[in-house]
Amino acid sequence: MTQSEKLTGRPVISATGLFTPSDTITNEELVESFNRYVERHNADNAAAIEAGDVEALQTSSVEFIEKASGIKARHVMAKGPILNPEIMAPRWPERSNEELSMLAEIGVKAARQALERAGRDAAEVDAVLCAASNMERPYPAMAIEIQQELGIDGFGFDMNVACSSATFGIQTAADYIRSGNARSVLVISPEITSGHLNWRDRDSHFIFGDVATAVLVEDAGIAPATHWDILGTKLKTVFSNNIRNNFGFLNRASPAGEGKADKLFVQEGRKVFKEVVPMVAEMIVTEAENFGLDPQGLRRLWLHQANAGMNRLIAQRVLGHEATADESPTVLDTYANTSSAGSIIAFHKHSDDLEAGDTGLICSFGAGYSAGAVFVRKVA
Ligand SMILES: CC(C)(COP(=O)(O)OP(=O)(O)OC[C@H]1O[C@@H](n2cnc3c(N)ncnc32)[C@H](O)[C@@H]1OP(=O)(O)O)[C@@H](O)C(=O)NCCC(=O)NCCSC(=O)CC(=O)O
Repeated sequence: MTQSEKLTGRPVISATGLFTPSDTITNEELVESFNRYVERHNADNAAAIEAGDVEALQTSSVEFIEKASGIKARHVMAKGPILNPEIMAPRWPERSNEELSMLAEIGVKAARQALERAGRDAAEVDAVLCAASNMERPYPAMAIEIQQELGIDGFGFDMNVACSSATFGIQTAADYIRSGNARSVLVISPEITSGHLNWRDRDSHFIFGDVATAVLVEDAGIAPATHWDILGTKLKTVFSNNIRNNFGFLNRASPAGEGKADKLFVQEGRKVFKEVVPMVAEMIVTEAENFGLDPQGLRRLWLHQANAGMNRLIAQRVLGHEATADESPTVLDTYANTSSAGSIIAFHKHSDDLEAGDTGLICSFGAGYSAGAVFVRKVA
């Protein structure tokens, strides 16, 4: 990959990679643990509840979770402590500075698979973006740690656009290709969402799961024969408090608030549903037309995986009819919401069967609000 005359300035997706933790938690297991916690809490506080000083907690239900979200199970990095009513959070030993961090470790696994599938040597990659919503530490960047582990000579940095981190990362990588600043860029989304999820919150304890994805964005001139042309990308943000996490260094400035529930994920799920569906559907239709594509002609939509009902409505508005599972595949049922990785998992698992010339859309949406659209066409 030394002949610069081969470069075209046209970005493509050469391959993707996926790391899936082996542990899973079914809704049944999750609800059983949650309800044990509720019963204990209510028993321990019976007198205070009776006196009206403490509110009784309500139990969760498998039927509600499945009906409201479409989620049936999730993969996690540490099942035991999450299901232990005394803990209800992930737990693992703190690692020394000489060991690979958790985020880098799973990011590297996904990245190696993408490189292998593209037939690309890591030494030929120019940049690493660690694009994810739940960073393990502020510095040094996980991207640089991943870069070192893979033996990449170039640059790397972390970027966080919540659920839209991966699509914002793809556009950033595509811009490096377009400008000639890089020929091959890894966009890696390690999402250990179990760390920011409040497993004791009935409204959201079922929402998230852990995973890592990688997308190799390259110049068309050096890409493998089978790849995906990036036809166009569009990013959008609109401020909203409806999905929020107040965790940060400045928590130290107001110690009374440290450790409170708002330092984990909180959302107004219904408002998110109502506001994000029209915003995203309109963005997709408008941008498809701007790129000269017929939205109804999109062969497949790889949508952010937060809620099955949201995806049903968005797909219907874009395609003009109720989408089949083939047109808008779901991975939410077994992975739950994996934040920025969701649409990439859907693409990774459900794109090999498409034909040369087929067009599709990778689309994210979530906190910020943020939304990202990546229109692609298969070349084989
Ligand atoms: C969160 C939801 C699944 C909730 O579904 P609903 O809106 O139907 O439910 P609701 O909250 O109004 O509650 C309806 C009724 O169910 C009850 N209820 C709530 N939780 C329950 C539980 N665990 N078990 C049993 N019942 C429950 C409520 O008390 C209420 O009862 P009653 O009716 O008696 O009052 C959904 O709104 C949703 O998924 N919205 C989209 C969320 C989303 O996309 N979020 C983005 C995530 S951020 C993201 O993706 C990552 C990122 O950006 O980083």
